[in-house]
Amino acid sequence: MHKVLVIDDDRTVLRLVEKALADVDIELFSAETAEDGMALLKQEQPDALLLDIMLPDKTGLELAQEIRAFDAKLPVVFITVSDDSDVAIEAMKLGAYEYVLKPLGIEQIQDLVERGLETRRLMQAPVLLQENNDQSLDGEVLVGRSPQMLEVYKQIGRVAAQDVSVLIRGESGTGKELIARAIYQHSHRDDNCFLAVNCAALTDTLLESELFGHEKGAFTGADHRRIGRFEQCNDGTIFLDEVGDMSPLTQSKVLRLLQEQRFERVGGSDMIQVDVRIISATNCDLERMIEDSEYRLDLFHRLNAFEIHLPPLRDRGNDIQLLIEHFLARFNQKLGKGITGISDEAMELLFGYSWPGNVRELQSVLRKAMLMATGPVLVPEFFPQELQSKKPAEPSAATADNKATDIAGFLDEREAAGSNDLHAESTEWMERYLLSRILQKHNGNQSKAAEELGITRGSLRHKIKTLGISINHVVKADADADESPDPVGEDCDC
Ligand SMILES: Nc1ncnc2c1ncn2[C@@H]1O[C@H](COP(=O)(O)OP(=O)(O)OP(=O)(O)O)[C@@H](O)[C@H]1O
Repeated sequence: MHKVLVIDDDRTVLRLVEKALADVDIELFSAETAEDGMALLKQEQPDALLLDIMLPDKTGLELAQEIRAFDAKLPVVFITVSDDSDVAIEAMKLGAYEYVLKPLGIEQIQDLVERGLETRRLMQAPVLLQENNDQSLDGEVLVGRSPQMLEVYKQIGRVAAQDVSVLIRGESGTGKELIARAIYQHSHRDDNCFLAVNCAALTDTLLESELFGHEKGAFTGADHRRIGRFEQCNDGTIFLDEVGDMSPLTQSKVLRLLQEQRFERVGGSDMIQVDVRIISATNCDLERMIEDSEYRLDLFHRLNAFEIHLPPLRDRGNDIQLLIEHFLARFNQKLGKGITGISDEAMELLFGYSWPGNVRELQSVLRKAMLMATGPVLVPEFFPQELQSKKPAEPSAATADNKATDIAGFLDEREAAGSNDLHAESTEWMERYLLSRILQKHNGNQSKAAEELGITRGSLRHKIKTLGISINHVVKADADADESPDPVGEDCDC
């Protein structure tokens, strides 16, 4: 269970945080003074901290300095009543994760804590390279011992300690984020922060502001100065995921940062000097984008001082067997299941499929099969249509729709299985149904689907990936001649 600590002498803040986190699996601790807070922090070692900037015995900034010496990777959210931008900058330099003004809202607290915990996970959970037979369930294991993956591990070893930019390439779901974290954890910057920014999940203006920060009044809605991730992550490592999805303006700013290690906040004129290592990832054909003048050649060269190519799962030989064993063990533990094996017929299906969505798709298929399973062995009926036909499933609207809309059936099944995560499971189920339906309606056109859903295209792509939605039958509806299925959720416009 995650632990969150609040250090604030304002009891209304504590009550609000208690309310905001009442329904989540988080253990909350609180202190009203810096001294008590520090003692509690050392004792409980929380995963995130909400810290008042004005405490009775010390300022929050002074306390943050002590905390940084104790645990430099703890995401600290500063809470304050004053909109003093100097204090905000100082706080961010001290490694604050966020800086927020009172009064706080419930949703704001939930969002801050959720993001803080995710950042903690990215920095803290070790990524272990599985070069031997270990099936350790601690941390995250990069499973695979195929020659292709051993080559990847060697490359991580070669480049991690060199302070150069690394570009990780590979199809969606091949494990690019895990590789980025492994490089960071083996680098000499591992004592400093690691922040991940998904370039596709934000609009152009928001991405620029997220990376470089902005001055008050820089654009509509910029009502105070904001420190960007590069400034916040000075001396650390930034992971730019989906780096092919940056506007020309952001590309030029990132290029300048890579060349000169300096930049200006949006709407500002002060030059800010930073020392940040960039690890980026993409599944876009950047060479083609360069030819089409959509991507800067000079930026491409700067980003890939060293390039790591992650092979698709279908080219990793027997790794699929290791991954299946790994996910069975993991989900048995997580879902409280007792699956002991997979029937020969089902195994044939898993080995015969081409896994266009790679490890993420395998993980999602196994998880769903385990949720559906009624006995200790996984048999073919628990696996989706795509696997049975080895080709992407044709839209069989009637059966798919019947199954997809049967929320009562799903809930019966989960209740019978003794789920204690019903809210998350059914929300995910509903979101998957909604997105699939709207994408289908628009023949896989993500821009149109995003418009109807009222979310950004980047956010839609992000959800398609995280939910493991297979949209190949939608986007390939008029491309029967193509034998190779599209990766899950990878009809990248770039
Ligand atoms: N070799 C591996 N061993 C164990 N788990 C893996 C491996 N590769 C990927 N995964 C898991 O698969 C999922 C997808 O991995 P990840 O997010 O790193 O992929 P990605 O290539 O960054 O995807 P995208 O391009 O869509 O962002 C994650 O849950 C990750 O933990």
